Amino acid sequence: MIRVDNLYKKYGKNEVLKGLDLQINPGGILAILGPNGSGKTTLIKCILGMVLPSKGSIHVLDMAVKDNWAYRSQINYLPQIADFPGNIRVNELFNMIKDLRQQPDRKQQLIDLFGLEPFLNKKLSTLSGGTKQKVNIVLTFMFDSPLIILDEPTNGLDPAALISLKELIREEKEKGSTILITSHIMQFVEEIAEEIIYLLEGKIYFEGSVVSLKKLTGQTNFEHAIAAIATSNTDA
Ligand SMILES: Nc1ncnc2c1ncn2[C@@H]1O[C@H](COP(=O)(O)OP(=O)(O)OP(=O)(O)O)[C@@H](O)[C@H]1O
Repeated sequence: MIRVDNLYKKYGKNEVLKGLDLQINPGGILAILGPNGSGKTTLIKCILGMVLPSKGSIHVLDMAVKDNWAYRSQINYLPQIADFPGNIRVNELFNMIKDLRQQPDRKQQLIDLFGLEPFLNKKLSTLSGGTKQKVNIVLTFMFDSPLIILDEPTNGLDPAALISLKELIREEKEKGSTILITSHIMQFVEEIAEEIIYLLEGKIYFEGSVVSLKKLTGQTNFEHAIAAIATSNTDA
């Protein structure tokens, strides 16, 4: 599904990714974890072709990402901060994206799931942070896609919306999609992710299941296991 080879990314003198290799097989839920600033969003944006690598290559769905736009239509992406014009109304935004994609959609089912009906005629600028996030989630899951990338999807969500989001992610997995998630909410990651990768100092420091990470660190609590990786690296 995704192959990343020897990926380097520098912003000026700031070397963020330093020879990262990664192979993601089709189907399943993978969480990309790491401390603030470790390069999770940068990696995602390189995969999406939104950030140009300094070195290395990326293949998505067997297509090289460099100088290629076609593969992007196969990816549903939820950005960490979605920046739509504030004067557009929610329904206008949904319809605009529907018109652009020209594919069967499940807009109404998702509007119902997240209780967005009362907000459809409201301008985006007037919505609360959590409601905006629900709108973005609807846009992300409106169309079927083999690859779904979610950057901090739980941002601002109330417990009911969080449960709905988890349902949606699991449904997509059942359909055979590959789902990549970044999150700092370890309880969410533990519940939803089958595999995790942990980025540290520009490379993948750990790759495996939650259970294997707990074993490796000797911790029974996932949050503590993650914290233990960071500490063991500092001590080294
Ligand atoms: N467009 C940019 N220009 C310059 N530096 C950038 C840019 N985008 C990211 N960076 C820097 O790259 C590093 C990695 O940022 P990135 O957002 O990828 O990290 P992250 O792991 O997603 O962080 P967080 O957990 O805080 O969301 C940071 O030091 C950040 O300041």
